[in-house]
Amino acid sequence: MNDDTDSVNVGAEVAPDRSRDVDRAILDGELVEDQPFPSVRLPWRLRLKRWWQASPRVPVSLKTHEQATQLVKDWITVVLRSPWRLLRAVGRGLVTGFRLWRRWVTVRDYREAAEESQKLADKFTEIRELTLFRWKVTGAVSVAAGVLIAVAAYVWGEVPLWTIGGVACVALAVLGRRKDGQPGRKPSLSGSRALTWTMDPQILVDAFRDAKLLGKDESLRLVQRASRVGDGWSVTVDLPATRKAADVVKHREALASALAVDEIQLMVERVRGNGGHAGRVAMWVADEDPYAKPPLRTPLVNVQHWDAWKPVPFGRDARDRKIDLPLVWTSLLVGAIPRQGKTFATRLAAAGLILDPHTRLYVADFKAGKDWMAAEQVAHRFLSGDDAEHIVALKDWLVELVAEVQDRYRRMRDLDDEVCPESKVTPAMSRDTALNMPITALFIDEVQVPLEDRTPIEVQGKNVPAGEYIGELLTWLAKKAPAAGIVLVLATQRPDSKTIPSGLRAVLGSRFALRVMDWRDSNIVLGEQMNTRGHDSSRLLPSHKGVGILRPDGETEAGADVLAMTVRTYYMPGEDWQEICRRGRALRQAAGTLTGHATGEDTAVRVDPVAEAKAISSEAKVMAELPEPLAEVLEYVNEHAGDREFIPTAELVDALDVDPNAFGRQMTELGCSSERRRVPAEDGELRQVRGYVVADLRRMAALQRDGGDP
Ligand SMILES: Nc1ncnc2c1ncn2[C@@H]1O[C@H](COP(=O)(O)OP(=O)(O)OP(=O)(O)O)[C@@H](O)[C@H]1O
Repeated sequence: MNDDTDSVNVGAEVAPDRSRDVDRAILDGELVEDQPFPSVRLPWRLRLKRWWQASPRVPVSLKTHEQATQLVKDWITVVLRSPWRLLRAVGRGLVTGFRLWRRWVTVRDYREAAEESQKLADKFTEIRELTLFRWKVTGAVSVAAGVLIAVAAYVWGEVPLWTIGGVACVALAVLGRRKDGQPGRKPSLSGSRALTWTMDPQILVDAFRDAKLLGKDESLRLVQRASRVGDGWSVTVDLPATRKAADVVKHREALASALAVDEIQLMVERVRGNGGHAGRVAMWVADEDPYAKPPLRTPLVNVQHWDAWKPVPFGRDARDRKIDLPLVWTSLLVGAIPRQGKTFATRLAAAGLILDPHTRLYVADFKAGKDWMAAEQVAHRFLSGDDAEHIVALKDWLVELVAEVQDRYRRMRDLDDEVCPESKVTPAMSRDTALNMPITALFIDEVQVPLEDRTPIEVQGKNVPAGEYIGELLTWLAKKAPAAGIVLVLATQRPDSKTIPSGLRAVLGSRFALRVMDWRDSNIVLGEQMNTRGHDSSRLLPSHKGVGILRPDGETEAGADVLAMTVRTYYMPGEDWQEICRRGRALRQAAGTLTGHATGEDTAVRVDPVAEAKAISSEAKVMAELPEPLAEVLEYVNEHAGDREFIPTAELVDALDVDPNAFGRQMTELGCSSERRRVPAEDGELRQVRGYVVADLRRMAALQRDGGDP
């Protein structure tokens, strides 16, 4: 075969030659090896570029333009700072040299040894003589050196003076250099430590050591030098082999203290996926409080139409990255103490859905203020108030929605695979008016009001508190409805475990916690143990209105691997909100999708008793019949116990946020007694703790349900 086929340049003028060569080869009757892909020799520049990017020998800082620019800048800084650094090193060298000489001239080591062996008095004369002798040596050397220098200066002029001065400076600078791991004596008033690490990576290493994230002999490896990103500095480091990036994230505050910045200015993330590993940390330090800037308006004011299937613009993180919130196929819980921006955040989520005319909206405002009034013109169902009639109305909506979800699943079963490939609403299905399965969003502001309501209502011949029943319906919906295209968005001022049942919290996919009172409340919104993973919204400042921690259910701009992030929500004042609602109404009118309350029709839901009876799943019914705290315990066990046989009492008390003594007493009254067992603790050691055997809890629950005495 012709040699040319081995290496062919990619190019229009070369290709025809090659085909002719191959044809000739076949006509000659030679054996042609079938090559699936001809080997194409790339231009040398491209090959060099690929090698450069892939080679582990080329430093990362020379691989990208930004990093290389940063490297040049760093070197210029080093050169400019070098006279000052030399001066300081010489100064340190002088002090160190002087101390060494004093130690020698006063015969300090001999004196200390004599002191230790309590023979100072015996050796005193000897030491004194030695001291005198050393003083004499010092004097003689000084005089000799002075004379030598003077003679040399007399004979050769200034040159020897400069040479001796230079050599002495270098010697002193070497003596006074900062050694790795020994940053030297730090003056107690050295000014701000903030950002000096960007110049000198040793300071970063010291900060990690001060924060107890590195041992004395350990060091960091710089993966990416400090470079400017947005209004701050970014750096990526590798920890030593035994250290975990997750621990750095957890101890962010200690690191912020060591770097002398507010923890709100420090972002620490694990670098995951292909470019990262469990010990790689990306840090970003803002120059100033990134949330103290003027609020940003939501970009939704500038759009005429939004697709509900696209994540809704929600806010920006500290690095000014856009954070969008996916809403379809999930649900959202927003929690905060009053006046932190809860309603504003919830309205942001609503705005995206309002601007999609194929979305149906249920809005229940138990704050009974003006905040949601503009949504009346687009909502299919709307209520504003906190009286018993409003709570009953909400219950009826929920029953209606449960029936709707059941109906949607039934209809989806009958649809062919092309229209509905799995039991989930698709974008095309949600927009098909004939199918009547639009994305339906239920917004409840101040959801604690209906959930705490104790008014008895009759459900299947039994009187149950309205709040409990609403809680069960919401739990059912949060579990089953997202796939059927129903989105729940709940906002609460009281994110405690008594108000929002743990079963409901567990099934709400996305969480957004603005400032709360303490870490327990933050964990209730964001999920268990989130404070130990570095996410605690009680640490946010009161002045940070609209800033919260988002734990999204799905991918955001910050990456799919990011568990939670601090977000500053966009600001959408009343006039923007009203404008968006007006636009939403116009869009619906044009699309012919304006329904229910927005068209002025009487929307009091007439609940079909049969639908209501079917509405609650058997699980919810079972839970309702169990007395507290057993119902909550069982719910927790079902969700978190996994295959464990034993649950420590401390874990239950913590998760349910109950008083340990009262809890133990109530459980005993219900026939559940705790016992001691040895279980592995966090450090892997076995510890004896009190707790409950999961099988016993289940048996007791079954007995309670059957009405049997324990
Ligand atoms: N993203 C934001 N940027 C700046 N300020 C904001 C932002 N979000 C909300 N605020 C400010 O915070 C104030 C309180 O917001 P909001 O009414 O949403 O609080 P809330 O938590 O719902 O209060 P309450 O619990 O009393 O209903 C608003 O008046 C607004 O000025």
